[in-house]
Amino acid sequence: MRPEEQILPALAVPAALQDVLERLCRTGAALSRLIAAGDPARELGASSGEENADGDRQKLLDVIADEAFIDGLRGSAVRYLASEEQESILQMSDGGSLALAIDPLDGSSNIDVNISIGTIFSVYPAAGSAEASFLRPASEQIAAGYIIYGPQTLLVVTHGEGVLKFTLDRDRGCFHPAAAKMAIPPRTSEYAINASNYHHWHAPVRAFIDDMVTGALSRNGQGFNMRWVASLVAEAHRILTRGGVFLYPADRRKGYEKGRLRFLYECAPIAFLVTQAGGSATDGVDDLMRQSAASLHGRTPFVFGSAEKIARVTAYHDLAEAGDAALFGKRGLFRS
Ligand SMILES: O=P(O)(O)OC[C@H]1O[C@](O)(COP(=O)(O)O)[C@@H](O)[C@@H]1O
Ligand SMILES: [Mg+2]
Ligand SMILES: [Mg+2]
Repeated sequence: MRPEEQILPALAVPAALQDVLERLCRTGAALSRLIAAGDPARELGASSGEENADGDRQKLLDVIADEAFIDGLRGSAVRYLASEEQESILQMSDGGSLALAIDPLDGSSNIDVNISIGTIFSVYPAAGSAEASFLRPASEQIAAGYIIYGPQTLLVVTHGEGVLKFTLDRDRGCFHPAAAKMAIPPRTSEYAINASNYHHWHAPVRAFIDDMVTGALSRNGQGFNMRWVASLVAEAHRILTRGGVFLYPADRRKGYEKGRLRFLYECAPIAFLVTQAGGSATDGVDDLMRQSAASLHGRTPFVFGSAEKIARVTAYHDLAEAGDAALFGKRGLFRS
């Protein structure tokens, strides 16, 4: 990048936050180059030989991305940094005004197969202590977004005034804004869930998906289409672009009592983006934006997307709570 060129246009945010977003973009642009070119000396998708705090086996690129974002944020307004790849919160400075949570590399099972992966981030004002800065309602985020490394590298970000999209120009090394803000179409004919877990799901999720598969929830009898990339950023980007519903529910597997996705650096930022784009995000029942992470790496069931379908999912859960599970047999119960 030429030195006079700004990597990201100025947003209507305080200077400290603008600087943090620019630093994320610089690191993201460098990672984009590395991902596109590969590294002849090492397989980026190979195991690093280590596990992270949540017990996931780390890939080399998980570690590279984590170190790159931490380095890139040194000397910024970030006081506390919480990363998927770090066991505890890092204190980056004594006086910074911001707390940043990050999934440095999301979708790491897709690295070696050349499918879209990303970085997810969430920003809060720093609070009195490291923990208090993060274990608080998702509605207190002041910015959130992701960088997706796909055929294009994009930044999708919100600071509470809609969802902005920027495309990385790899030649010039800067992000160009899209003309329009992103808005989720209210109705959808696509859903995303890892259906291989069907036999582990609880009754409301099974009933909802059964009704999607059979077409019982469709208006015109044409049914629905299914997508599962196994990369939360890629699913979120598709849904922000053309609508849909995403579910990673709790299930009966040991360790999946609250699903798979982590509240702080996966669900809260995606929920902020989705609600800013006119969609909804819940844990299956309650608004996710009103909830708080229970712990640094705590998980939550996660359902998000087009508002109409999210309301349907909630209705199936409400029915189960009311003890009316037998009604699940009635196809199209919630068809509008
Ligand atoms: O392999 P599963 O169970 O379908 O899980 C896929 C989910 O796991 C994740 O890859 C978790 O993210 P990480 O790669 O950051 O651990 C999500 O992006 C994705 O939605
Ligand atoms: Mg992730
Ligand atoms: Mg990750």
